Amino acid sequence: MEENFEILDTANKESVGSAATSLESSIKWGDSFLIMYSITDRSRFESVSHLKRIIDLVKQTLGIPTVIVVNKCDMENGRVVRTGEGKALASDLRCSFFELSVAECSVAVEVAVEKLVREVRLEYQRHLLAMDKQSRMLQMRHALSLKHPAARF
Ligand SMILES: Nc1nc2c(ncn2[C@@H]2O[C@H](COP(=O)(O)OP(=O)(O)OP(=O)(O)O)[C@@H](O)[C@H]2O)c(=O)[nH]1
Repeated sequence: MEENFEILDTANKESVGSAATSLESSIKWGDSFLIMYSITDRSRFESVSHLKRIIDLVKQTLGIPTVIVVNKCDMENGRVVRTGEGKALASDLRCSFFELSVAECSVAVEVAVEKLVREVRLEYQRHLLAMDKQSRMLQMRHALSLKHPAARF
């Protein structure tokens, strides 16, 4: 089966005011999310929960594949967000968590993206199973209603 992935970078789209509409339409478009902040930027870290809440609201589910990627771990001197804080947040939000340096390790970036892709595949399989179950139930109901026309199901 062929799979195509498109990536939309929502950089600089804020979640307030008129930019929020644009952010929401980007979220509607996505099937999975990679939320990124840097160890040197506390305000971005603090905006992650809000962003995840918007994603959950727009997508109307808590099960949307999302990974949190924390960048610039090579800049230990400028660190203002501890690894433990990021991990705790990711665990609260039920997201996978990766701390890495885009500048120093492209393999780590691949690992994070592969994890997201695996989660999307799993979610898609769950969706197919649920659809299959629903269609078998409908067929069963239909067969029963033919057998017992007076019965209500
Ligand atoms: N030391 C270090 N610098 C990085 C790393 N990743 C990005 N940078 C630097 O951070 C700056 C911003 O990088 P960009 O790739 O433009 O980031 P962006 O996605 O535009 O970031 P936002 O403006 O927050 O959306 C650039 O000067 C990069 O060279 C990293 O892992 N380590």
